[in-house]
Amino acid sequence: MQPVLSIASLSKTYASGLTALNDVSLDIRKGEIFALLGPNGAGKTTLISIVCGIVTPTGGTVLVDGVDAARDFRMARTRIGLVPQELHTDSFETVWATVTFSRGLFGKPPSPAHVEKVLKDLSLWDKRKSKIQELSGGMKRRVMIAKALSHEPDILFLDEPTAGVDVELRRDMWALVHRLREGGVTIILTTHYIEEAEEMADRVGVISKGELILVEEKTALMKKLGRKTLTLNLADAMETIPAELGEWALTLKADGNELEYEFDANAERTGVPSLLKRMSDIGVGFKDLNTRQSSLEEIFVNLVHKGRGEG
Ligand SMILES: Nc1ncnc2c1ncn2[C@@H]1O[C@H](COP(=O)(O)OP(=O)(O)OP(=O)(O)O)[C@@H](O)[C@H]1O
Repeated sequence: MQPVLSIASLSKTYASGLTALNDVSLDIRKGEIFALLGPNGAGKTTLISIVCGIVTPTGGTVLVDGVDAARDFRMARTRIGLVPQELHTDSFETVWATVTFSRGLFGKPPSPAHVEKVLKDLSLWDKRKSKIQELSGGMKRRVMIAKALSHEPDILFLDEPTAGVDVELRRDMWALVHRLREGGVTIILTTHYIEEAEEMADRVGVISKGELILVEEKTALMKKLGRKTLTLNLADAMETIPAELGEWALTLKADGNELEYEFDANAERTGVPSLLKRMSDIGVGFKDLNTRQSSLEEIFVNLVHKGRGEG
């Protein structure tokens, strides 16, 4: 199937001489949730801005459903909804007027039915007559999404959708993104929060210093690069790790009641059996044990570190 968005060899060097993007190529599949993960200044916003026609690339092409976005900017832009990082809100307007106006900006004929649907999907229907300034931060954020969806785009960009949002709102936002996808929208989001990518994305791209250093299915990424952590609940708390266990990279947790060991689950020798044997030999008992997959966060930190070279 033709990708809904095809980015090829995209580069951007700003007038300052700073290269924010370097030869980035990426195909986005229809209907997927793609998370673009990267630290501050990695180039995420630059990438989105180019695709949305806000920033002109130095090189490369963007195809929206096979159509060159540079050659046919209007058409490409109509297919895309953008929810920017900052909340720009027209505070004296009502929710209904704001969303209706956004649709008009894209040259779409008025459609109260569509605006109604969007507001209902975003749980804003009851607030349609409220002025934006009367809304809570979370509601304002949803209005931004409603605006971006007002012209019925197929692709929705969410630039850090949950930056500065509390945990509960963040979960609401995740549920909302899933609902939007079920409605057929392809979603590309940028985030610093690994937890967010872990929770939402089908695929993850990692961008560091303007380069896309990795694109993977999330589950494969977590499995492939995933390290595991073994936690042993000790029979007796210990103050320090005995010297006899010095060859394993262990950490003492929970006031000396837990011993943690991180290992490579794919390695031929994980070190787990030998550790357990040594513990038994020296009389360190445990009541329980469990292993868990290392989080995407741990993997990500590792990757960005490698992507930056030896330093
Ligand atoms: N208009 C501009 N002129 C010059 N440099 C810019 C401009 N916009 C961005 N940059 C630089 O380009 C690099 C990438 O910025 P960008 O905003 O794309 O990163 P980001 O990954 O979105 O970061 P953040 O997570 O902080 O939003 C940064 O070093 C930034 O300072």
